[in-house]
Amino acid sequence: MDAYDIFKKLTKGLTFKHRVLGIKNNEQPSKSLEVPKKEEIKVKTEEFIKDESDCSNNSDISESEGSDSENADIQLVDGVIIGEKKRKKKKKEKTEDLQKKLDLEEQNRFRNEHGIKVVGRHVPPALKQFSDLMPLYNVSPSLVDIVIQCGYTEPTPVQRQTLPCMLEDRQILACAPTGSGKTAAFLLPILHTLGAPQGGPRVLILCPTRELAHQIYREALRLSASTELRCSVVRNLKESKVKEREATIRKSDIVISTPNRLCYLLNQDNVNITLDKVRWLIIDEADKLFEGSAEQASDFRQQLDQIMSCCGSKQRRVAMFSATHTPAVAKWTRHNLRGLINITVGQRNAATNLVDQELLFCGNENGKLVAFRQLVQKGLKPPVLVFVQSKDRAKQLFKELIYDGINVDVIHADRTQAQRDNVVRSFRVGRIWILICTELMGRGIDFRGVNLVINYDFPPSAIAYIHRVGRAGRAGQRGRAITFFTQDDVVNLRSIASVMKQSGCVVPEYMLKLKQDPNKRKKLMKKAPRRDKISTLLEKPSKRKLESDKETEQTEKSKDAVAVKSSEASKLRKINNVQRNKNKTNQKKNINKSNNSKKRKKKVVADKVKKVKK
Ligand SMILES: Nc1ncnc2c1ncn2[C@@H]1O[C@H](COP(=O)(O)OP(=O)(O)OP(=O)(O)O)[C@@H](O)[C@H]1O
Repeated sequence: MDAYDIFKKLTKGLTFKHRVLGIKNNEQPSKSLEVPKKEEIKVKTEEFIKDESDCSNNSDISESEGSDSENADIQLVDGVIIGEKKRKKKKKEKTEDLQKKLDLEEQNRFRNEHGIKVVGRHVPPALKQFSDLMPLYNVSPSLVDIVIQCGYTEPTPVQRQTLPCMLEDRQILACAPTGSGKTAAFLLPILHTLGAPQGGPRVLILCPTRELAHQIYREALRLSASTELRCSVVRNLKESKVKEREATIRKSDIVISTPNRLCYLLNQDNVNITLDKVRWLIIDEADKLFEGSAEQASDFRQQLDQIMSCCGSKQRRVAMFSATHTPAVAKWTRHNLRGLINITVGQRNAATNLVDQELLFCGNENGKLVAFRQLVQKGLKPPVLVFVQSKDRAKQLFKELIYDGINVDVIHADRTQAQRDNVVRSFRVGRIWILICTELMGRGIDFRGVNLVINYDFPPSAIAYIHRVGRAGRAGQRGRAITFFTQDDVVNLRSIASVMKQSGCVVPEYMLKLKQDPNKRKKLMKKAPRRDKISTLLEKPSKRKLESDKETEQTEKSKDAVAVKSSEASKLRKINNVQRNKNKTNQKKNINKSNNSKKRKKKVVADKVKKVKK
């Protein structure tokens, strides 16, 4: 059988259309197959094979041009066209690709509109509405309702991107301005993921302070109101309470803690807490936990290592959040989190643009107090937060202002837990108008409607500044921040002026050109500068001081008495000595006198004896 016979057999019953065998479009296709001559068929078969291979190699080009692909069509007698299926599939793929590209462009445009930047593979599209969570991620309507009831009408930028990522089980490092709703951004996806309560922690949330842990707890309670999920904070760990805490944690679905407290609890011999069900480990204010000297940071890393090793589940995911970004966190996430997505909202390490920021030169410490009193006289709109660099200075400023009749209170690490809770509560409800605080309150704390932040003491770094001023201007509301500075603060002035400029505030040009001494700045980061005591009052002595003064007075008196006595004694001693010396000289004189008289007597006797002899 030669090629002609094979061709005949293969094409039996087929009708060739268009130009497959050299028939042009405008030519009438033959109704019945006219068998061409042997040589003609050989050449035309080769052409057909060539056409087909061309078609498969350049599918995109042939499809877009149209006519070439049509060359590959072979219509069976009953109307089925061989190759059309493939072409349709390719066309579908092509339109899908095009749609994907358009979608991607649209997503990027949407992200740009909201200042969202993402880095990572296959990043899910940003969320447009909270209600989209139901069809896209099967989030329960009751959870979405709660969100709306909280007054969250539309997602904030960080929520738009974080929610889809976490709902698709992706590990993230999210950096978004202060007060932009990061708490809800991680709570909502975990509440959805947890579903029904099971007991045994499945979500761990770590944050740097106890106050912040309580705040997250309150927000978690609010958002989980429609669920049966249990949430707890690792509280004060008195020895007597350890077992109680253990039991609470075992029953909880969500556990919130500072890393210290959690590790302390995990290291107790008589405590048995298993974290192997943990699905999500959330680290809030991540850069704060990684901050500080090498030892401090490594302390946290060791704790983190311990906690992560206890969370043995293969499905465990990590999500980190902060308003500021540091290389230490970025490095750690790069090395430890697979498939990471970096989400940044707005400019990195910039203060929120909702706060109008000012710098005020006060000359010296006294100048600061004068400036503060002038601000009060002009009229402050409470609530106001005042930051100082240490608890001692917080106490000093409180003492000053309390006599001015201002509705003021103070919070620092020396106050008891109950006092701290009480102060926070009073400030939240408006019983306290001005709250003096230390760096303790600098991060994460959300006091709604803080109108003014006063940096009474200059912040130790630009990062601390960003977080402090971020206590105002939250959840879309505007605020104001005033930063006092003296000659001693010039070291850090440029970096803070730059942050202010970046967020659109006016700063004098010379400040941006100041020379910076990196050694001095490092020193300041480690230790706050020495400042004169905050005081213009003649100190009103306290009862305790009065008592101690009395005591010292008495001891002084007795000392005086002793001193008097001793001086009298010394006088007496002196008199005695003088007397004794006098006596001695008298005695000597007397002795001399008697000796002389004896001598004289002897001479008289000798003279008499001489006379008698004569
Ligand atoms: N979608 C939303 N719409 C309106 N308000 C919101 C929304 N999400 C959160 N909030 C509110 O915004 C405020 C700030 O939220 P949150 O404390 O989570 O900010 P944050 O980004 O964690 O700030 P920080 O960096 O200072 O810790 C809260 O009072 C919260 O109730």
